[in-house]
Amino acid sequence: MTYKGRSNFEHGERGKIGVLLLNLGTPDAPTTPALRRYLGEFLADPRVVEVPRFLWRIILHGVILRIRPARSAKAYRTVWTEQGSPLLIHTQHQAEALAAHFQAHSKDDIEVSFAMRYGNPSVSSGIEDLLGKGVRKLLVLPLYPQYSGSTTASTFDAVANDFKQRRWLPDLRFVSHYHDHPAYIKAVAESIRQHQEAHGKPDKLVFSYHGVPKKYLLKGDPYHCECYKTSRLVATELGLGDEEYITTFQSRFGREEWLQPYTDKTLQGLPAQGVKHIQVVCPGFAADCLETIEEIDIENREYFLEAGGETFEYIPCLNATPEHIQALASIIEEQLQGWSAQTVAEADETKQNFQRLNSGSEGK
Ligand SMILES: C=CC1=C(C)c2cc3[nH]c(cc4nc(cc5[nH]c(cc1n2)c(C)c5CCC(=O)O)C(CCC(=O)O)=C4C)c(C)c3C=C
Ligand SMILES: [Fe+2]
Ligand SMILES: [Fe+2]
Repeated sequence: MTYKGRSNFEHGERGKIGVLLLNLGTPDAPTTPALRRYLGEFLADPRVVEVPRFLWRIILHGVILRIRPARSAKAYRTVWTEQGSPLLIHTQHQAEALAAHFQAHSKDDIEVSFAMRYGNPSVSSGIEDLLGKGVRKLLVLPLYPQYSGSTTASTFDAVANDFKQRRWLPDLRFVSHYHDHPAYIKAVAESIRQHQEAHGKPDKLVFSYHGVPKKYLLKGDPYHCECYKTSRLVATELGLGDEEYITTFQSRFGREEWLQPYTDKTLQGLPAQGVKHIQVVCPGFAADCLETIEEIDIENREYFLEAGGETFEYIPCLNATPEHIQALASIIEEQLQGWSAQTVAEADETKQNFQRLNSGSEGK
């Protein structure tokens, strides 16, 4: 076994701090072959689909990867932009904005990079990028405010798998969630407030989160609880009463029961209860993507209006807005406490030790 080292390592360089933003991933193109590759990697992850491997491989390759890629590619084409997938572009902008934020606050020892759990840029390329810039202390921030084994833990697996192949591991900190962090709650509340200043207040505010199978909750996954807590804290920040908002779960996959209430069924039922004007916000998504732009703003809009709803408004994700960048920077700075980049003296000592080896003075 040969472990990966840094070919461009210079003895004497100052070890830096790195922040790696990670999101779920997205296909390379909105085409059937690209979707087959992406879904093949994503849905083979045992953190995502907890079905006995042998059985799941047969279903995945025999059925799902023959049907779903074409259907998903069609959906992706409705959201694709000239620059590419919205999720990828927003994540890239978030990383750039955070890097600029740290520069502007004289924290130029902090390097920021981003990567995707599935697809490109890969987790390994993100780690490689940071280590190549001299990062010796690494903070990994999965962009999932609410912890779930299917997302957050899977991200950790990918980092750990990369580390298994490396010779020199950096110090590591991993953010497992920030669903109740005051900075994040304020940023979500502020985005809703700004929307309502322009469009008025709805009959009901709908907090829609990506679902997971109900059995994950029953086996101990805290995701469900963390979603409800986020909704409650944002509602409190906005001064909403219990009747003024609701929490729902979207994006079901497969036939088993997922977390309820389902977003689509709820939206179809609201007009009959006299709720004609809704605003939908998706605080579980750090960036707009297929699941928000297509599933919520297109599909679920239709469900609501067809069921007799009159006004449907989608409140965009926080994306790379200054409020979000400020919130992420606060979360990151809190996590980085006690860490500093190497001093020049520390770096010099490494250099001298290396020179000692090369000059052959050792042992004389
Ligand atoms: C925000 C948190 C997410 C959780 C929790 C999550 C769980 C989860 N997802 C699937 C299956 C699919 N998800 C898909 C897309 C997708 N999912 C998330 C986030 C969470 N998923 C995002 C941000 C996206 C969008 C990516 C993009 O490119 O825009 C898809 C692919 C699209 C499709 O074919 O419908 C699938 C499939 C499962 C099974 C699951 C929990 C077990
Ligand atoms: Fe998903
Ligand atoms: Fe979806």
